[in-house]
Amino acid sequence: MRIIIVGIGAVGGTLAGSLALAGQDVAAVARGPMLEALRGKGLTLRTTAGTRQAQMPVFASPAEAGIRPDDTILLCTKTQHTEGALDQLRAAGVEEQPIFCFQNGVENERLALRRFPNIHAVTVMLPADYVTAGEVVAFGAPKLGIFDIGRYPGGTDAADEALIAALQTADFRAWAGESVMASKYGKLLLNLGNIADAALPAGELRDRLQERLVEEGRAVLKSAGIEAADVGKADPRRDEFMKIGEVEGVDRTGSSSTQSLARAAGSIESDFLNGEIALLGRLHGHPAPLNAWAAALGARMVRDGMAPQSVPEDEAEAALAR
Ligand SMILES: NC(=O)C1=CN([C@@H]2O[C@H](COP(=O)(O)OP(=O)(O)OC[C@H]3O[C@@H](n4cnc5c(N)ncnc54)[C@H](OP(=O)(O)O)[C@@H]3O)[C@@H](O)[C@H]2O)C=CC1
Ligand SMILES: CC(C)(CO)C(=O)C(=O)O
Repeated sequence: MRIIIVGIGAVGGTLAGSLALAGQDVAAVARGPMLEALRGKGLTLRTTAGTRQAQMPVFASPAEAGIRPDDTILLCTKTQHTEGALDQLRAAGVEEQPIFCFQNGVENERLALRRFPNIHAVTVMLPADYVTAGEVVAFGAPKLGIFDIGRYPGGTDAADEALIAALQTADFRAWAGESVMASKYGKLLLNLGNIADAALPAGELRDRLQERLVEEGRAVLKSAGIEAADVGKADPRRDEFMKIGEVEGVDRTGSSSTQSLARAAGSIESDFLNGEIALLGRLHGHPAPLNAWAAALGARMVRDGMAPQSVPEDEAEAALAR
């Protein structure tokens, strides 16, 4: 099995680096400054245990990698880039090969299943930063990441087991589950707070905004009849396998949405996180004004080139008071 990782950023970079260092057959598909840096000196993986340098074949597209029947594909882009990546996979000749969505939100699997038959969902608990080209910083310890994995929309199969075995040769722990989407909806609830982290400095207001976004999200999922498993701090697997640690000389940038602003990446995932709740609310007659505001705020922060944590407090207070 060759593992092709599409999108080498915080999550894709941590997976590619650790799997390559464990001796797995890995190919990386990257773009922009990350592609140039990887071609120059490989990938620097910084963790709580120290810094390691990983080498792997690096490609500018799946077509350049040359798709093979034994390929397993890990999709590690932000959701707003998923369609572009899927189109590239189709153009490269992917058909029946398993595609695993190592992504937040719940839209990626639907986008992928429109184009390909063999789609797998992954709940990603992997706190990592990508700010500097050629380098990723992973804060999880003792494992860098833990994952729930299953076939989409449900069930498990041999491809799940094969990938789990490969992940467990590296710095990861993963479990196959019959209803992985319940776990992904639980993770979606946690990610509703990404925008609070992106918009406001740490403090009482940020915590209150985060809590209210999650509370509204939970009520909308209930109205829509959608089950969400608790994958937050109460999940005992977190304590045992993956707590957030310190990486020497690095201050954590924040959530993946904060990183998009810090890197001036030009887009943000909020429409697929808070926007998912706004969408479900509208579909099921359960208004979600705070998440709708949050999705629009993410888009505005990108459009106006706003720095992380620069939203005026009175604007957040006004949204909370509505
Ligand atoms: N960071 C984290 O701690 C966590 C992130 N997640 C989730 O994981 C997913 C990935 O997030 P994250 O790793 O943070 O994202 P990043 O932005 O760090 O990395 C994604 C990388 O994919 C690149 N990319 C996009 N489209 C393509 C393409 N067609 N071909 C090649 N490369 C491409 C991006 O390039 P460019 O920069 O040019 O856009 C970027 O370098 C998201 O759904 C996120 O919500 C889940 C848990 C934790
Ligand atoms: C849970 C969290 C915040 C971990 O970094 C995450 O999933 C993200 O950054 O998108």
